[in-house]
Amino acid sequence: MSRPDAGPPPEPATTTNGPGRTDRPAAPTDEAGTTAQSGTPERGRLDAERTVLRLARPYLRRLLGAGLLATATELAALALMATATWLLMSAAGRPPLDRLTVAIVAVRALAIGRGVLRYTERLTGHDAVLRIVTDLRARVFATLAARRSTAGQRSGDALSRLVSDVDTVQDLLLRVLVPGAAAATVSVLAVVGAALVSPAAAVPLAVGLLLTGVALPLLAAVLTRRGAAEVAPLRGALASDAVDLTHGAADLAAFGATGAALRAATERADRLARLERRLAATGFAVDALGVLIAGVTSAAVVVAALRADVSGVMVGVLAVGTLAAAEVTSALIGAARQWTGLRAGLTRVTALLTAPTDAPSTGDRPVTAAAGHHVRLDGVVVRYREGAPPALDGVDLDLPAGRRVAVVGPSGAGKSTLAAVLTGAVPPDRGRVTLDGVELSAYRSEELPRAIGGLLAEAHVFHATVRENLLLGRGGADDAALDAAARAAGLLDWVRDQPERWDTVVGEDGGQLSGGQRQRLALARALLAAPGLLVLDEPTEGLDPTAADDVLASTLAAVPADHSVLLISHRLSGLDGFDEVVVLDAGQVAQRGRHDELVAAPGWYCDQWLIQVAAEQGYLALAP
Ligand SMILES: Nc1ncnc2c1ncn2[C@@H]1O[C@H](COP(=O)(O)OP(=O)(O)OP(=O)(O)O)[C@@H](O)[C@H]1O
Repeated sequence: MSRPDAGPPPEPATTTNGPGRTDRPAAPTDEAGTTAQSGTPERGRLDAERTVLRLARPYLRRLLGAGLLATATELAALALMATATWLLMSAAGRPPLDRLTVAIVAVRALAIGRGVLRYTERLTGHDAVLRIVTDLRARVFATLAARRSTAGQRSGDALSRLVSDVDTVQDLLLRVLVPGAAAATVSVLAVVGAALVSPAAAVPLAVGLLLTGVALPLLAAVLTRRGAAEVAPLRGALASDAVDLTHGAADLAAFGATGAALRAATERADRLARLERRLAATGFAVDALGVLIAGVTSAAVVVAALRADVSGVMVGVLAVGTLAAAEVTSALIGAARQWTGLRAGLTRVTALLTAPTDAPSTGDRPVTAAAGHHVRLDGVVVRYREGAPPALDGVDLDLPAGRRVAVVGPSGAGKSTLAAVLTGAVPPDRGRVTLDGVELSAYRSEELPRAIGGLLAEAHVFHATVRENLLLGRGGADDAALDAAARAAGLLDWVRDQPERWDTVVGEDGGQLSGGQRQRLALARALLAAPGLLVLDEPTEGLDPTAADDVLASTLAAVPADHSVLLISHRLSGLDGFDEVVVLDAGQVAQRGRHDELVAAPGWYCDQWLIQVAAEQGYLALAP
């Protein structure tokens, strides 16, 4: 792809969308994103953290290093405050300078050391976490790719798992676990340090640090969780509003519904803003409580130290040290908030990695280069949802090399599902799909499109040139091959009329093409791929009857004799040359035979044929 804004088409030679887009494998999630699989929300959350730590195990030493550096940074900050206080208060008594030299040097060393430590901690932490995240992203990608059926159905969802959900792991490690562990260690050391000066002063300090480091973070987590439960659905609804208002702007305007849709979206946005303001206010209140507790703790420490006859200078050190330690633990309030906010993404990404995969094709058997393949379906049953009627119900089909079969039937009969089963995009719930006698799942999934592929429902056209879109079918095809495929699909004349010919950019989702041209482009791409079994799901959709007949005839003529074809069609003309026509109804084979036999027999095919002939004769009579 030469143009920077052109999205690079993916590798496989065929598109795998359409009914392959099932939502079967996804576990139901609640608002917080907790999977039903995980049991209770609490267990699900801890499961997620455990999974993250398991994934981080190879990088544990680096993470530990980052944790130690973070602890050292916080300790340096605390020691700096304490030493500086000691220095100032001691200097007030005008002692000989040599008594202060060590403290002066220590203050300088701690000030510089704190900065250096912070920098090294950030470097080490990010290095460890970015390695973990890279690893994780590759795993999530591999899992999503293995589940072709899910990936197709929820592309936005898949993208969000790959990008933002994986980022939650980064945030959990960098912004929650590492600083949390450092704050906890520093708190314990601060209490131990205070106890060495005055055990009595260490008691209020421990209580204050427990309040700021445990109680307040818990309170912040509960409040954030409650808020998130209200905010998350509203944000989701607003995102949908934004998509509907932009993508559906023309339709809303056409039906005079723009005002109502805008009002509904504005009302939701206002509610969200009110909720977020309330959340921010409670957040500030918790933070303010933290500051108040730090002040009260410091005062209590001073009183306890004075009662224990601690020297004035050390009382000052304890007071300022308490404030510094409380500031460190108060950081846990933010970490707790962040942790709560990350929960949904964490649970989603770990559920994805731990749930059993329904990968339809996971084998390592290579697909042979031979052109002719024998594909069979035996008693195939597909059910998209538990309790719903099956989309395919015991379908048998025999497709030896060179055989041409057409599948017809009313809308919703299961035709596209059949195509998806053949290409391996949807695995059957029962029955077998075999390629040369071996189950499809035994083959390398990336090689399957060589044997079975084609034009599936709603084929995607990339924002790229005509050539680039076609080369997705067969990388490295020369202009002669492009010519032949485009001619068979009826696209060649249009390409030749364009000033930039093969280098014409077709726009996002083929937006600069007509519906018919888009379909022809997708068909030419499927022809160029030339799989052993060419599956064509409504290849002439969007074309007028005459053009549809011409394109179908030239397409079939372009398919080598030893390649088989499975054509899915609403139109019945042009099927007389097929070896078999299968009529599907409610997922079952209602009729099968050659076109002539089916036209002569009472049933859906005969009725439909008569209706279409009458309709098209009328169209042809009216056509100029
Ligand atoms: N991804 C999916 N999730 C859930 N149900 C689905 C999915 N795809 C198809 N179905 C259901 O399966 C049944 C068969 O659908 P399919 O798309 O295979 O029919 P079709 O014969 O190709 O229809 P059409 O001619 O209208 O394209 C329908 O009842 C449909 O609602």
